[in-house]
Amino acid sequence: MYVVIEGIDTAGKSTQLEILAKKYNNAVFTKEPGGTPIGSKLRQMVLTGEANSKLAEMFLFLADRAEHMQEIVLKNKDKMVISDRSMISGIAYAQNLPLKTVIDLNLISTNNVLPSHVILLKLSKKELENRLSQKEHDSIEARGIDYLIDIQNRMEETIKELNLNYIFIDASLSIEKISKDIEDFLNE
Ligand SMILES: Nc1ncnc2c1ncn2[C@@H]1O[C@H](COP(=O)(O)OP(=O)(O)OP(=O)(O)O)[C@@H](O)[C@H]1O
Ligand SMILES: Cc1cn([C@H]2C[C@H](O)[C@@H](COP(=O)(O)O)O2)c(=O)[nH]c1=O
Repeated sequence: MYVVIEGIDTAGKSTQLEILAKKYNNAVFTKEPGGTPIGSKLRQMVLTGEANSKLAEMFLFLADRAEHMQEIVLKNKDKMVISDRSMISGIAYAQNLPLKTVIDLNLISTNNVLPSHVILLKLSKKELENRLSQKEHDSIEARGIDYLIDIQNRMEETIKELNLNYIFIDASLSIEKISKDIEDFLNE
């Protein structure tokens, strides 16, 4: 089982992953970007805004994804792998290229492997504003509310376009209710 938890910045992914880690103690917990040693270096480069070119930034994420797929997802294919973000973020955040082109590039980076379960936590604009106002912003969060809402729409479009097995959850529900909905989805 290859489970991914998706959502724009502050949607509540880490909060739910912490709960999942207590329930599924045999699962492998990982993340993109930064789930491998090379990935940690790539994460640092992208989030501090080292790349001036949007294309260069996207290729750094794709390099991270290729390494992550080979070293974490495929090496643990007999286990439950639960990842904070995935190719869905990769496709949605690479807004400057047509969806179809970015899907093809991402499929190359994952060797055509798709997640078996996708959980998308969806924020309203108001709740996103509220949550972002309470934290310091990295170079991507600094692009603003409208940018992130566009990305969230692109995440939905990507999940549907790829015909994935998914659940969309209102991220402003209580932490407990979200966690119950996730557990029910994983047990279906
Ligand atoms: N269901 C919820 N209701 C209210 N607040 C929440 C909920 N879930 C998470 N939060 C709060 O929202 C903030 C962001 O949560 P979290 O760090 O889990 O998001 P994230 O998706 O992992 O963010 P990022 O992608 O930026 O790392 C935290 O302050 C967290 O306590
Ligand atoms: C995988 C991936 C991520 N991003 C963006 C999304 C976030 O702004 C950061 C990652 O930070 P987090 O603390 O892990 O949420 O990177 C992206 O632009 N493209 C991608 O492929």
